[in-house]
Amino acid sequence: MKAAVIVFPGSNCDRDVAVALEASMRAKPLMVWHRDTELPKVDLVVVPGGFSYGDYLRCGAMAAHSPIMREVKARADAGMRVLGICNGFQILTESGLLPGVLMRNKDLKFICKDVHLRVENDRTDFCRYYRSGDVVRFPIAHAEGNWFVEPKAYREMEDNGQIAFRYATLEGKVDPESNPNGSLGNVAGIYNEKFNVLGLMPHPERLAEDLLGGSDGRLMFDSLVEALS
Ligand SMILES: NC(=O)CC[C@H](N)C(=O)O
Repeated sequence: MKAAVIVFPGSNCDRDVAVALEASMRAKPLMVWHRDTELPKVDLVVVPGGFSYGDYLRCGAMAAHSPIMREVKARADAGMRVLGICNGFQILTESGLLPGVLMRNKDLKFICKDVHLRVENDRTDFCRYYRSGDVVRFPIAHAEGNWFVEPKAYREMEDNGQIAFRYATLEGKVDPESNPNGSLGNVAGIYNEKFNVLGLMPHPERLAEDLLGGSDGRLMFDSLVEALS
């Protein structure tokens, strides 16, 4: 598998995700600057977390107009896999690659903590090493993770299996107390209709090896390597 990580001014998880990818791929991903207009031939693009353009206007709104995003969109439309983590998820919704919007957290505070997520669909290239219903622990660190989409679109997404992860208890119960940011249906991550684009607020790369305190995130990168090699 060949992978690229897009770097925007203000990205701060680009290196972390590159380390996690390298551990699974046994090769370094390419680091691609946001001003580049050509994307090398890769199987996966990661749009990493951080504070692109200082979160001015809205998180991800300015990065969505970076030159490289035109290429990312064109290649995603042709089936390339795209993974957007946190600010990356925000950039993908702002780019129209994923449905819905990410608004300010319900309590208007930046939240940084570990959360439990229930895996909702394991039949994808991103999650084949998880099982639907598994509960995993990933960290979150965001101010705008409150995902929303119109009710009709939400019902269609649920029917299609486009919900990837929901905030849940350790036992896998999806209840309001487990929801850190007010997102519709406790949604923490979603797929596009073709399942080649995943965006999620939690950070798999931050718990991707035991030295970091947990390795639940590693299976996402291993899944991708298995699917795309
Ligand atoms: N860790 C991140 O990527 C943070 C995303 C964005 N800056 C927010 O606060 O919501």
